[in-house]
Amino acid sequence: MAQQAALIYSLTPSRTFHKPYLLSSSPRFVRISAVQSDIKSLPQRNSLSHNVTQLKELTLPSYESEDTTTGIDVDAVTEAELKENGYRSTRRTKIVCTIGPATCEAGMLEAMAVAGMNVARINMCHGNHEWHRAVIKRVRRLNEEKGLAVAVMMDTEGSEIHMGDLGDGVVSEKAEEGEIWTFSVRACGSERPERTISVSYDGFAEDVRLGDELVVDGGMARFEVVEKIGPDVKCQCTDPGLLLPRANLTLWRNGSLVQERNAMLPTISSKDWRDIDFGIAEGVDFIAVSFVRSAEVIHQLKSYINSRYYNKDVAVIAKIESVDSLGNLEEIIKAADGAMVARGDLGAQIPLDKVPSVQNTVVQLCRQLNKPVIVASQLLESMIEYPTPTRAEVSDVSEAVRQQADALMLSGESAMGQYPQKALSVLRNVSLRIERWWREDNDHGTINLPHIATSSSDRISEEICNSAAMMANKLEADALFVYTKAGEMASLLSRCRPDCPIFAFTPSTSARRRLNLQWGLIPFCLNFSDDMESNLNRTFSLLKSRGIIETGDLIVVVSDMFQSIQVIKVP
Ligand SMILES: Nc1ncnc2c1ncn2[C@@H]1O[C@H](COP(=O)(O)OP(=O)(O)O)[C@@H](O)[C@H]1O
Ligand SMILES: C=C(OP(=O)(O)O)C(=O)O
Ligand SMILES: [K+]
Ligand SMILES: [Mg+2]
Repeated sequence: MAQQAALIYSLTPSRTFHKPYLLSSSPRFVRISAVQSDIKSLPQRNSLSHNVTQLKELTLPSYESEDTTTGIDVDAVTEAELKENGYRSTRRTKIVCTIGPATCEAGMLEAMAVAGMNVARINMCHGNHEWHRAVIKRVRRLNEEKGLAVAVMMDTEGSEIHMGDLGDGVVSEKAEEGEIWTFSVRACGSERPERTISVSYDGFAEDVRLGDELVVDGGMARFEVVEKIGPDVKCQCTDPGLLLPRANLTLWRNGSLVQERNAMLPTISSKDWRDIDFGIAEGVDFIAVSFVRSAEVIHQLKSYINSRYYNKDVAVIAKIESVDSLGNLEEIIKAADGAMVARGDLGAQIPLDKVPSVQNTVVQLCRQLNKPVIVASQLLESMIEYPTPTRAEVSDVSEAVRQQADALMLSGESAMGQYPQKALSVLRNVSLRIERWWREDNDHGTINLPHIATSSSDRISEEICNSAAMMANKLEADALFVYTKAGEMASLLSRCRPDCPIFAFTPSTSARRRLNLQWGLIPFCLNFSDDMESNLNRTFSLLKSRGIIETGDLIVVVSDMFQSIQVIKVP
């Protein structure tokens, strides 16, 4: 889709377009204490422009891996950002970048990580296992050598109906108004007859009816079905446009999306299952499932992972892009570990003007249910071709940041665009600017967070996190610290969207990478004990020695092990 837009643009060159420590470890009640007198006002340690200058340095020194039994793993990118700009100015909104030909080499991957990429996404619609394996290995090496925690997300192809390849070397074909094109379920091979396009779905010729509208890539070109001859469907072009290899196809009849036998196609195809086995074997952190229609498929995949790969830590993200998902949003999001508003295909399945409200609904629902949410597709589409975004694109990005989505995603902009780093820096700068504006604007109202815990212990954790976040805001704390094994308490704090950043300490490298997708979390790898006093002393001295925190910083602390809140001024 992105590639198509790029080519269309090139056809239209005129662009119109702190020391009390633990007071109680009793899990049944919570004592809160604040031993601190002079809450300092926060220095404005820096301005936004500083971020940019600092991030021009695109390569990192190689990293001496800390002995995590004694040390603390924090990457140079986070460290530099915290030191340079102060806690308040760290970016809260995370960034997912689709990796493609423009960004797959080791140097570019490093540059993207330095510029703020939190998650690298590989799309199984494109490339082969060899290509994807090489990318995953490069990201892993980067993490090991540079001490980074870039997570990898694998996105399934799903059973969408799409066009075939156009043949060797053919990057696009232009369909003109009035022309008759043949869409056929026969494989065309290398001798593809003129104006003939193969279709991925065998039932296509049976499902279509005369007069149906065939929409390519959500409206980049349109056809009307005029004749059916066995496997061939003759269509007349009504809206001219470019046809790109593997472009998505939807059928419309009397203004509604046609779902016939194609609705029976499995959400996870046999190819997807092979890709999923491949991804898990290669150690991906997230699997994003395309075209999810109901919670069932998510339950199925999660139980498959739990039974077959019980020792693997893989999170499942439900992509909201199918019209059928819209009636089952709550169950789908509850079943999954997170969601993606996949606006590309969503916009091909529902009227475009409905996409913004669905985005808002999914983002708010995810926040309520405590699941990370990614806003994806076409955020900076014009930057595939141009070095500057349109004002409308900047407004779209700022709206997603204002909604406090966990993450923003680049697709074609980073996969095959000409300015992947520039696009990433636009996402960074807009996020920083809007986040600051949001914090400074006291009138953001209160969002009602419903109780989500089912056990009494979870309920206590939830209340502790809600209270800790509120205290941190009222006390204007410099940071929240959370000691968490699987990450749950960190998520609960992130859900409150506090004013200060959340330092999440976890002994698990995979939990650290997974937390990298969540709003406001700065994940550190640290082996900690059940002795909170010693954990805190160690953390303070390690972070102080690296210049990340200073004596006098006000910290609100919670942990998985002890249901308490501590307010501490760094000694
Ligand atoms: N692994 C890859 N190999 C080649 N091209 C890719 C790859 N991943 C993405 N791309 C290119 O980047 C574009 C945008 O990526 P994405 O939005 O993930 O896919 P799609 O456009 O199929 O939904 C794709 O259309 C494709 O041209
Ligand atoms: C993110 C999306 O999915 P894909 O890029 O895989 O089509 C989308 O459709 O917006
Ligand atoms: K996909
Ligand atoms: Mg999609």
